[in-house]
Amino acid sequence: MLENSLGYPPVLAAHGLYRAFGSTTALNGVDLQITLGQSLAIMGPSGSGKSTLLHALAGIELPDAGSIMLNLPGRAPVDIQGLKDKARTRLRRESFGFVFQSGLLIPELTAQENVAMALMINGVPRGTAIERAATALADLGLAGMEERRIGQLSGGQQQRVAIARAQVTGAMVVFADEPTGALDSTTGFEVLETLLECTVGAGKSLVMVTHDPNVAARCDRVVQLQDGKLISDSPQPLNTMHGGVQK
Ligand SMILES: Nc1ncnc2c1ncn2[C@@H]1O[C@H](COP(=O)(O)OP(=O)(O)OP(=O)(O)O)[C@@H](O)[C@H]1O
Repeated sequence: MLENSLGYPPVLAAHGLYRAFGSTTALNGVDLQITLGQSLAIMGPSGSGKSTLLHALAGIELPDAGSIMLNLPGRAPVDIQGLKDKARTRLRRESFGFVFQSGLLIPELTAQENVAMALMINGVPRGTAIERAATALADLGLAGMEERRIGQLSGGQQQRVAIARAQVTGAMVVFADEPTGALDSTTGFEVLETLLECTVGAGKSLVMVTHDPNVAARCDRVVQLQDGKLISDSPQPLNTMHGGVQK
């Protein structure tokens, strides 16, 4: 396993990912390594395989071929591809957070219950989970909105709830798919800053699919996909410290 300059193996290391849907090749031999504490933007034209790659890295949908190793500090390396469904689901709940464009919050539940749910499915008792959820929401500027249902929140507030849910479990890798795609540019920028602060700002990794070059420009590194292949991989040196590049 390759190591970074600090001697740590990459938190995620994907090798030779291949995924086809019928005659469509969505991933065609992707190798990608992600460092802990790094923000990575995945870009590329529509249909180039971005979501398929994100889902494979997160263990949501397995590739047809290739391997994905997860190396969390203090834990034994895990071959995600080799896990049975139940173990993979558990790994996702415990080790990964998700902030998607829409849809992952449960509309029937309040903001607080949505965040607490992430803890409760990991075995945290309800009372403690609700308390921790309230703190996480307050940290993201949502104090006083705990009892609102999702539909009673603005798009930006909903994304903050999603960020609170992704970070409350302490997951070290957060996956985001167009997290600001449904927001106006000002709200989107604020949500992006919050997301970066809660992830790379806390030593976690952020892996984000985006079409927006301004969003990608805020990440430490940008990879481009085309026809299921990685065609470029650009570290953004000015951005290696969180908060490096301005809008
Ligand atoms: N479940 C599926 N069944 C059939 N084809 C699929 C499925 N999922 C993805 N594809 C196809 O695989 C290719 C890659 O899809 P993917 O969603 O990964 O692209 P993308 O780069 O995320 O696109 P977009 O930017 O439009 O969201 C596309 O041609 C898509 O139609």
